[in-house]
Amino acid sequence: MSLDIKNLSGGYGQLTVLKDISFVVPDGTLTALVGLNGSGKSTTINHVIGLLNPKQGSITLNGLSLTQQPVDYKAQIAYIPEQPVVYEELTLKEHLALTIATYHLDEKIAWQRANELLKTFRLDDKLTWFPTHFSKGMRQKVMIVMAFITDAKLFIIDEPFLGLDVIAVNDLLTLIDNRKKQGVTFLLTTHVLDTIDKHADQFVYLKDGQVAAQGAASDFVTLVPELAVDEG
Ligand SMILES: Nc1ncnc2c1ncn2[C@@H]1O[C@H](COP(=O)(O)OP(=O)(O)OP(=O)(O)O)[C@@H](O)[C@H]1O
Repeated sequence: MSLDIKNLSGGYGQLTVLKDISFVVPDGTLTALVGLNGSGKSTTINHVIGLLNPKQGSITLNGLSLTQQPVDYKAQIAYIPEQPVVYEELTLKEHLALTIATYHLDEKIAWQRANELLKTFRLDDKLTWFPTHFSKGMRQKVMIVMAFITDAKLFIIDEPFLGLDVIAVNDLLTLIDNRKKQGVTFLLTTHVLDTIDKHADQFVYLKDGQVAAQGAASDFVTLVPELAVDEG
């Protein structure tokens, strides 16, 4: 599904953070949203998931308008936030059951998928655990498992690699690459430039709430030399 952001201006209350941003995330591709701290990446994502209302402009997913068809639009999206959002009173198993119910997933298929994902992220013996017993990385993994048991057509992932160990980062990148091959679309924010090089199809570079550059991932270093510092 292709995500189309047109002339979006928005922010928080009276504060306008995003100024007239436009970009398209084409069907079955991965777009990396990059920019320095405070450039507006999370604010863009907050708009795309419908947490903030645009002051101007439109957001559509394969023609479905976020403002006019919010339920149908949101049903296509899985979102992995930068800060894991978990319910302290629910076990891991109950978190997964909640996702299965919310997305109206086929129980058998979803639990099969969940069991594979739980094994991958070494959470399969923790189904009865409550989030208070989880480390930050484990909470992040719970968010990943919840997202990847859905059949969402668009995945929005905010800073996916923060707090994950190297094995989990690799496992997540493999999951992303596999879903992308099945035609799933990804928008993710990242400070890890290696991800753009190896996994993105295109990039959008935000600067002070505006799109300063966008293009093919292979042109990133040429188009955004100021960010393309050697990561060593
Ligand atoms: N809840 C909020 N209320 C008011 N202003 C906010 C809020 N969240 C972010 N901002 C402001 O919006 C601007 C963009 O912030 P945003 O979080 O979108 O940046 P970012 O590119 O995601 O940064 P980072 O790389 O640090 O995560 C900043 O000036 C920030 O102070």
